[in-house]
Amino acid sequence: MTKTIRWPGGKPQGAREVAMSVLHKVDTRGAYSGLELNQALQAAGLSRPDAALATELVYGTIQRLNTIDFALQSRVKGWPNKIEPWVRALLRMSCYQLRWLTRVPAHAVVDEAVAIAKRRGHAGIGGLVNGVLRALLREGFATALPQGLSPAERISLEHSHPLWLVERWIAAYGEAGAERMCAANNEPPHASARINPLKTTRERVLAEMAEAGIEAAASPLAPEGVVALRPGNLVHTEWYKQGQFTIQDESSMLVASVADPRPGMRVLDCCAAPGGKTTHLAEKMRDEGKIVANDVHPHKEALIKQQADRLQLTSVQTMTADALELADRLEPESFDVVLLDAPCSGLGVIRRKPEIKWNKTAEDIAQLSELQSRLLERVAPLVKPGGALVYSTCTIAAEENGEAVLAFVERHPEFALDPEWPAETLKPLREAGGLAEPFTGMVQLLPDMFGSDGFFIARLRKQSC
Ligand SMILES: C[S@@+](CC[C@H](N)C(=O)[O-])C[C@H]1O[C@@H](n2cnc3c(N)ncnc32)[C@H](O)[C@@H]1O
Repeated sequence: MTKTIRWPGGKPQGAREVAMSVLHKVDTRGAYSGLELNQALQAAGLSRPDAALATELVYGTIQRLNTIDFALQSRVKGWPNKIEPWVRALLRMSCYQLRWLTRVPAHAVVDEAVAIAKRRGHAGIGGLVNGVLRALLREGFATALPQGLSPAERISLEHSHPLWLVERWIAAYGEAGAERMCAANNEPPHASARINPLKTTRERVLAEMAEAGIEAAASPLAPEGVVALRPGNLVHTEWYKQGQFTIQDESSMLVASVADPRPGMRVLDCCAAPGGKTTHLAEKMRDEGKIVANDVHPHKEALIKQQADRLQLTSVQTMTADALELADRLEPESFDVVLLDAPCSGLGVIRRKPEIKWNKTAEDIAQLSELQSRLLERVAPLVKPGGALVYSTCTIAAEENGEAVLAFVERHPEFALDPEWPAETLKPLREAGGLAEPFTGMVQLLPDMFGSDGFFIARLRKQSC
């Protein structure tokens, strides 16, 4: 077969072709599934159920890639590299449906895949697709795993995660812990929203959601959090448009609570876009005081402004700079709270962005850890004596989290880990056994603990003069 990364002509038609075109781009161009999917859905104008199907096909196929490829490699000669990428996408997506999307009858999956193969390619490709999928149906998808696998190899194949990552997590959390994390990463993420206490209350929104037929409950983890079941896209609701809530994962909601800013304070958010934590900090400060919200990318400044405007917050002042240079642009020791929500490997958000597990490498972790240490080093002088430095990431790699923070404290005796977190933040973590005791001032949330993203938060206090 020729090696082309060309999408085989014409606008994708229907949910399956749309999903396939997105998988094709993620596979051949390293595109982000979420961005590509949004664009493709907008261009295709699918009905709501079809858009939901396309979404499930994209995320599910990327999530289960290892397991799917394992089933295909013994049935397709030259799998995966000698197969044209669009055919690869079609076969993988069809396998996902046969094995995990059992509400669609198997014959319909095969017929549709063959029709797409003929329409986009030719009868020969249709024959290949038909033969492979029918063999899978006949012989059963779940080919027995080979004998003699190590625990990491078994988990890697069963829960579809790269071997290096499973090995890492086994070393850190044991075999059972690593397996729980990998299984949790294949679950759909919670739909959660953070109530804006300047405009409404959690009780009121929950009551209004119940009236609107949306099943929702208070987050057990975050005091302002609401978790909804199949709510559709919350961004299109009046609650969102009127600034009554912000879409945010429950774990991220903890950061502003841990930072615990007070009205009138000066706060710096070093890596702020798109503004989820900035706006939470402002809400906590009753929009009194000043929050400098910085990001390195000029185009992202508008995203922070949009969020602040939607929530009608006036205490947020945006700027664009490399956080490594903020100390040259801002007055030393001038902020009561500095938040460094650092760029990271994102291993805690695999449920939302499944391609992360296939794209990230151990080298990325090493490089990011080095950047994070430099960022900590450079923003720390901006903290007032007696002020707080909060460091957070949405990842699970110790080098980017606890190790980076402990090394920083070692180099900077003027900073100490601060375990004095607000009680409402600590209580649910403690009750769920999510805290290492005695609590030192940093927490690593894992994706299997609360169904939230995997997340790390540390709070440091700078000595008073
Ligand atoms: C984890 S995201 C921040 C999420 C944000 N705090 C929120 O809650 O919405 C990390 C951000 O850091 C920004 N970033 C990356 N490198 C940076 C740097 N050197 N200086 C400032 N911002 C940076 C990225 O553009 C990205 O928006």
